[in-house]
Amino acid sequence: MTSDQDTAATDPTPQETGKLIVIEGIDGTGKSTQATMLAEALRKQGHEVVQSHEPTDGPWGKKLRESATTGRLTIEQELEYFLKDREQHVEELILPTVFKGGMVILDRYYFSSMAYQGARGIDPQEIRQKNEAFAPLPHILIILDLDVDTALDRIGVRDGEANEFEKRDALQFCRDLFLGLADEPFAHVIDASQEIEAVHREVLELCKS
Ligand SMILES: Nc1ncnc2c1ncn2[C@@H]1O[C@H](COP(=O)(O)OP(=O)(O)O)[C@@H](O)[C@H]1O
Ligand SMILES: Cc1cn([C@H]2C[C@H](O)[C@@H](COP(=O)(O)OP(=O)(O)O)O2)c(=O)[nH]c1=O
Repeated sequence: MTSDQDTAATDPTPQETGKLIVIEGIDGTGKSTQATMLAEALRKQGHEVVQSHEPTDGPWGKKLRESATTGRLTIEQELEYFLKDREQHVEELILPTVFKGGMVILDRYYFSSMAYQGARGIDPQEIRQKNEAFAPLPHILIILDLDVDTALDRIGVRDGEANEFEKRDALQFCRDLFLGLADEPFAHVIDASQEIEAVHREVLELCKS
């Protein structure tokens, strides 16, 4: 084999890669709403789009959702379950879709672990390192920003009704953590207090190829 053929054999033809788009923000900022609207708009542009969320509907995600009402796990267990849920998500859905040129839109990703498990006392940078050992950086991170009171009003939560994940002071920590990511080259902060359509226009402007 000549060196060129050797090179060709070891250097695969550059794949047409897709995009990993992540939407983050505290509960009630409009992540699910915007993810669905973005998926529809990108499909109309002819893209193959996979919309997903974390915690997933897989076995680890199920255990986590159950714990939100049946009684919170220890912080160590909770982080471990989110990591296992995400490992499965990355391996089975995220990487395969992006590698074949698809667009993945995630409603939450490991930045939520930094925020919510960070709010329970684990160092967010330690959480980030554990995740980035296997989870790819997003091409685009959209941070929907909204004050905690407005966010809780939207999800119809009044004092005392918040589930384990939605305690007010923890949400303030989460909001601040998300805003602390604003300087990442892939991050964009959007004012989520705007009308739904106005937020969608900003989101789509960032994501359309
Ligand atoms: N820009 C907005 N203005 C007012 N209400 C909104 C806006 N975006 C979403 N909502 C409403 O707020 C609630 C939470 O929206 P959702 O997309 O489920 O948020 P999240 O997924 O971030 O928790 C829903 O009732 C939704 O219709
Ligand atoms: C992805 C993720 C979510 N969470 C929390 C944030 C939410 O309050 C909770 C459930 O996620 P959420 O997006 O609210 O799911 P659903 O819309 O079905 O209620 O999980 C973490 O604590 N760590 C994480 O890594």
